[in-house]
Amino acid sequence: MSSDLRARPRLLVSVRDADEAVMAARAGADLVDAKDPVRGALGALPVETVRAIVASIADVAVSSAVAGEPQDAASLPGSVAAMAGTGIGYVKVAVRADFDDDALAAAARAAPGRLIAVLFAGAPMPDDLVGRLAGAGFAGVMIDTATKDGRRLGDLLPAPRLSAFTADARLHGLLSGLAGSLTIADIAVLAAHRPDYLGFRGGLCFGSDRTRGLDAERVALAVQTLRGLDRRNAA
Ligand SMILES: O=C[C@H](O)COP(=O)(O)O
Repeated sequence: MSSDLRARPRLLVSVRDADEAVMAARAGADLVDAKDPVRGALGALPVETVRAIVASIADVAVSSAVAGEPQDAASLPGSVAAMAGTGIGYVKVAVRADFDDDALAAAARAAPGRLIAVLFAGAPMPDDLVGRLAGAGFAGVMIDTATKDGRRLGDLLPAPRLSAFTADARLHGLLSGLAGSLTIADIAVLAAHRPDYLGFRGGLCFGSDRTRGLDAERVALAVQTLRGLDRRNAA
């Protein structure tokens, strides 16, 4: 999976169990992301559930699992290692700007070449943070919203900030992702910022409620919408 300058964004779909994982992969999700939606923005699932998800989609889709929101740098590597040990593809973990470089590097060593930092829109994001993540050995960086209160990513960060973020990730050789209460209507707008991934949960669930089940029809529509960008780009 590499960052292709011409490629459209890929679809990341967050799932809570193996059944949803199979459904999302069959519907065409590019990356199946294991996450507990009732435990906040970046709630970790039990490792047994993540192992079941890995087994259910082996060789069918790229996978990731969230390792939670460690509040202190000392607990960062342990949280990452627990998820890395499940056999999942990528590990996503919330990173705060005040975590020091040693802690970031220790976390990256716990999931070599597989660690994605999640930054929250609205939290401090110093200009050197993406470069520090690259230097520490992270594989990618995403922005998500911390509070799932109906505000979408674009309500919290203006378009130039999103473009600057994905450009910075490309410059440093990191995969990039944008997420945060996105709807299918956000796809074309956010694709213009050239992220590698657009991440969804709530917008693809019944009633747009991230704690309810994933709606296969909505996942298929998101897949179709993203694939439609290929046709538009080719025209
Ligand atoms: O990583 C993507 C997230 O699961 C997005 O969740 P959300 O669409 O409910 O904000």
